[in-house]
Amino acid sequence: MLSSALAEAAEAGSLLVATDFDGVLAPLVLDPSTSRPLPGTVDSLRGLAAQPGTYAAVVSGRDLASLGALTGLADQGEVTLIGSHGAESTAAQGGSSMTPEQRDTLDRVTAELEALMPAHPGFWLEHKPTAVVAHTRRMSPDAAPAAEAAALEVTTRHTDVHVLHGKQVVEVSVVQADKGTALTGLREALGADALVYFGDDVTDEHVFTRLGDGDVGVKVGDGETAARWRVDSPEDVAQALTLLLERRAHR
Ligand SMILES: O=P(O)(O)OC[C@H]1O[C@H](O[C@H]2O[C@H](CO)[C@@H](O)[C@H](O)[C@H]2O)[C@H](O)[C@@H](O)[C@@H]1O
Repeated sequence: MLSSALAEAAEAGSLLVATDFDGVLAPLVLDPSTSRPLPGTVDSLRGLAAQPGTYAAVVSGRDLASLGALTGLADQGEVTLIGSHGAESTAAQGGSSMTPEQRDTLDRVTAELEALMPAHPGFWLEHKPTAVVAHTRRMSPDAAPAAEAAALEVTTRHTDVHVLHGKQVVEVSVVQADKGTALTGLREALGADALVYFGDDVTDEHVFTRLGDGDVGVKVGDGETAARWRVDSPEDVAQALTLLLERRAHR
């Protein structure tokens, strides 16, 4: 049972609790700028980070500025924020940077994706420091696959890009990063004995596949996964974080 696994993880000498943002802390919505974490979730992460030998992190595809603003965790040091799928982190020196060639590639991919918009009503682009994201959630279910296919076709014309095909998004980055590498690096830097991670999308599988015995990986919602445990919704994540905090505070 998940509650038993969380109770066991709460007894670890040092513990890192990390969560994805969209679809995990915050329910999925049409407009990413209106996403908000469920009540209590951010407080639970802050509460966990305040416990001795305990660390908390939010690991997201969002760029760091957006993640900080949406979680309200921009100007604090307790909860580590990892953005752009690992390319940006509050735990790292400096921000994400691009070579002139990468800047040029991002501009060209963006222009090619923009050119698709008139033919695909509802298709829109989100711009990040080192990536562009093609969104299809506002399109009708019948029309979205053709737009995603067209976006993916654009990416085949560029050899120097990294493509992530997530939930109704095609994300094209000019910087190589994945959540598993970023979170494993943070875990090693902190020396955490156990890692608890909640994620809902294909990009979170990079984390789930790197978990070991004593770690707890929780997939949120449907879909194939390497995670050992599964819950239905962000509301279940909120409950699990509350439970984890209670257990950790009273161990
Ligand atoms: O790693 P995450 O925190 O899950 O971020 C992944 C992407 O999340 C956002 O897109 C997703 O959420 C949107 C708002 O609920 C939704 O409209 C979209 O369909 C989802 O794919 C975000 O906009 C992307 O930049 C992130 O990469």
